[in-house]
Amino acid sequence: MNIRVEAYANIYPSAGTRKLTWLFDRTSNQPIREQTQKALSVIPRIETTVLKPLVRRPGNNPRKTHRQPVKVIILGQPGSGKSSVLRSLYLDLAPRQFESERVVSKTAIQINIIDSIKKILAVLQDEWAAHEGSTPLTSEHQRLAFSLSLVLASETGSIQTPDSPNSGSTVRSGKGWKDKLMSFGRPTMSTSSDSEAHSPGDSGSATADPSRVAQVLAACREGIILLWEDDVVRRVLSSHGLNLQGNSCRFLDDTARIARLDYIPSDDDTMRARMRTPTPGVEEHRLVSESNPGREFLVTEIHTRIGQLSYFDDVQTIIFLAPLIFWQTLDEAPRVNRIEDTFNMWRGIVSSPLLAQTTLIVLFNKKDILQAQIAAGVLVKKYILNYGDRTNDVPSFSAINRASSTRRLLTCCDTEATDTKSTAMVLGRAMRDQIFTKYLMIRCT
Ligand SMILES: Nc1nc2c(ncn2[C@@H]2O[C@H](COP(=O)(O)OP(=O)(O)OP(=O)(O)O)[C@@H](O)[C@H]2O)c(=O)[nH]1
Ligand SMILES: [Mg+2]
Repeated sequence: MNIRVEAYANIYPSAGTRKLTWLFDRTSNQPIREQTQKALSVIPRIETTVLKPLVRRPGNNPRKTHRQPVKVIILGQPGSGKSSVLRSLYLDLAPRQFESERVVSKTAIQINIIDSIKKILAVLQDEWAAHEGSTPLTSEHQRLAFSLSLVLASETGSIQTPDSPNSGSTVRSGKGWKDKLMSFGRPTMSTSSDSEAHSPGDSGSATADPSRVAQVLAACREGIILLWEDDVVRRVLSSHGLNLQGNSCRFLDDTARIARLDYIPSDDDTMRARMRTPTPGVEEHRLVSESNPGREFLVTEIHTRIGQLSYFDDVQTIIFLAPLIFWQTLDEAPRVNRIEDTFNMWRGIVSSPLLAQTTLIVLFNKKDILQAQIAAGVLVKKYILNYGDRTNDVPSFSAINRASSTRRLLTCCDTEATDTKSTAMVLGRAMRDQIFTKYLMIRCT
């Protein structure tokens, strides 16, 4: 059976964007000579910037290059749909991997909350030890912290409990229950918190007893919520430099939902449990294609604006999210229209020498919301001054966006990222095409 590959490329001089088609033999992965001859004949005329990145080192074995993970970055302003797109990629490329990890991630996520609360209890213990008498923490906090630590630590089965605060004594400073507490749940699976970089499924790390973890967490549920939502506690944690927004605390906000015996991780939970990078603002996911085993994608969702990052080394594909919500401004800059902000980001990408040779997939996302707004009579020209007298409909608006594309190997699609199935199809096709295009070009150079 053959594989048909279609790609768009800018052909010079002046031929504009052309669709190229190749056929590959599925078994050997080799292009079929006669059918591809015509397409190959135009390759030398493709813009050299397209060809350049594909020639990594002269004499490199193209097959070897082909088998390296494809490095993909998902970029877009906050709320543009990056995570939704990532979910679609999982569904398209590795649905079984994702489902099996949903089960495993349950314990990893619950342990993440236990780890977080242990860190918090340890900080509170330090606060009491260092500032006894002057700390803003009350005896109520002390009782709560103590009862939580007791439930967690007693699960080790070997704890020497300190005096109960109910009997009038205070929680002791020093190691004592703190050490016992820290040992609970070890060795564990991990959600790759700050210092770790492996997935929940990594061999050798998944030794915690899932039902015991779930029971302990359920028993601590109310106490954890009380402690975590307490303003005084938060101030104390901040004053001790504990990063409450960091990876290590990222599931605490969802304790009410997660600390239950019947908890099933959502798609979002499963993805967050799998992220691998300690870099703030960056989430890295390794997806192994199930239809083409051996093909790996290293997909990174970046929450920071372009220009602040040196994360683009060696990236092959950027999926850029351009949400079509022309009537909204940015939360962080209420005078800046979202479309304008998106175009500024876009300009940053296409003018960056670092990304000059990266292939680009632009997703004009939230098309369902755009359609609803236009159907409700919202006028584009009221928000986008240079819209002029164009017709106030979806095709005209989309045409403007597409016209802004540059002379680059570029795929543009309108998407509704929350419709994971259709986005998965669009993206899967675009990414597969780009891999084969890349492979073919390497062979031609
Ligand atoms: N109706 C609609 N909602 C969408 C679409 N794409 C994303 N959303 C919603 O928009 C919100 C933000 O989507 P995310 O995928 O979390 O966006 P993000 O870019 O990852 O956001 P940050 O990680 O916070 O920067 C979520 O509530 C999504 O359900 C879309 O095409 N249509
Ligand atoms: Mg996100």
